[in-house]
Amino acid sequence: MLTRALRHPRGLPSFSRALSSSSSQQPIKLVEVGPRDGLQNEKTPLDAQIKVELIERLVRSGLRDVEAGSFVSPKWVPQMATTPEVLTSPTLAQLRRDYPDLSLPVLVPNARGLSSLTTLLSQHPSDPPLTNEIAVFVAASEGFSRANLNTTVADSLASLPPIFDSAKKQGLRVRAYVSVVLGCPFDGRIEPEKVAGVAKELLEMGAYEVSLGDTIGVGVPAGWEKLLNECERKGVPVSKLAAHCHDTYGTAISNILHCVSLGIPTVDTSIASLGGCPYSPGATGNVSTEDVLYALYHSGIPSSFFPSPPEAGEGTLLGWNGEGEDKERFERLCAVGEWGEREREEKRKAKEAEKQKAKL
Ligand SMILES: CC(C)(COP(=O)([O-])OP(=O)([O-])OC[C@H]1O[C@@H](n2cnc3c(N)ncnc32)[C@H](O)[C@@H]1OP(=O)([O-])[O-])[C@@H](O)C(=O)NCCC(=O)NCCSC(=O)C[C@@](C)(O)CC(=O)[O-]
Repeated sequence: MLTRALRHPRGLPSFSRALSSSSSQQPIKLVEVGPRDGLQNEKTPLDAQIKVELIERLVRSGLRDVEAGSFVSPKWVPQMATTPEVLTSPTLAQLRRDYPDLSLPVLVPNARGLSSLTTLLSQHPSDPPLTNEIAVFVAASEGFSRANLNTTVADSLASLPPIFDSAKKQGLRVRAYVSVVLGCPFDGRIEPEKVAGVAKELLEMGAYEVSLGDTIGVGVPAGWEKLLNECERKGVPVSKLAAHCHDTYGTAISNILHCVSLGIPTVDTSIASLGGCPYSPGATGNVSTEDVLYALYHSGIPSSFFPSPPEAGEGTLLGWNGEGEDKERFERLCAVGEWGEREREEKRKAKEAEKQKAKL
């Protein structure tokens, strides 16, 4: 696989480059999707206050790109119905003031979603604004498009230009997702040409980045490489792509390291591996933020969380080699995941107790 990467005729960056020169490499940007992609899948929707606390803990632990929610139909995804409450909370206002480089993107599936966000922004004018970024999402397969957005891929793409225009006028950056890029629970194998074509359209509409979602976690490094090669061939630069990996078969970390070696500058992760997809039967959690950071750090690859990792193989995150500041930061982040797990468990138990009481 490595030799194929090195030999690639279009000249994708080599595996050895990413792993050998941490000082010359741009830090990999991490996009934390736990509070959105993670919590949209909770059986018991969490209160806005817990989501706000999760976001606060993530940001204060050092993450700067944290998806805060979705303006989707509450009939389809009730777990995201509190997004306006989350965005307008005083805690998030304080975070935006404390961290001017903070980005809190929200998902917008259609014009109705953007219009709800626009209304919220006008009702709560602030500097910095409630959010500076939206994310739109399209599928690479008809089956998933129907299940997730109740429309075809073509119609879903055709609905987006006015959303891009309106977002631009409001000063909102637009990120785009393409789902099921390596396999669909309904349609099976997905041709890389199809994914590359959808990604190209999204970039041409004005997306600053396209996140490729292995929604059901079936990808392996060779599949990702084929997909990225096809993107380059179609004029979609790898430098404009992000990797969004689920970990159904335990291949997410190797996929991410390989994508990074091939020049992908952004990786989506989810604290404590929260997540899945409500319209993707069989999908397990997203790749965990903690695991990705561990792997990047110990491979000597700089990230937005650890801009100056040690040489590959020389890490100290687990403390066998000293008590560095990096270790403390990593432990603080892991503690956020543990806290989140406890909160969710307590919430589940409380709901269960309520149900039992109602039965008596
Ligand atoms: C797009 C729709 C709404 C179409 O759903 P629809 O049923 O075709 O839409 P509709 O226009 O017929 O409206 C249905 C109802 O929803 C309302 N509605 C309609 N739009 C909105 C809105 N924006 N906000 C609030 N309400 C809305 C609308 O007003 C109506 O309410 P009613 O009149 O029946 O009372 C629906 O399919 C939907 O919400 N889908 C979102 C599903 C979703 O959020 N999936 C998870 C996110 S994607 C993901 O996780 C993958 C990703 C990004 O992480 C990457 C990866 O791993 O692949």
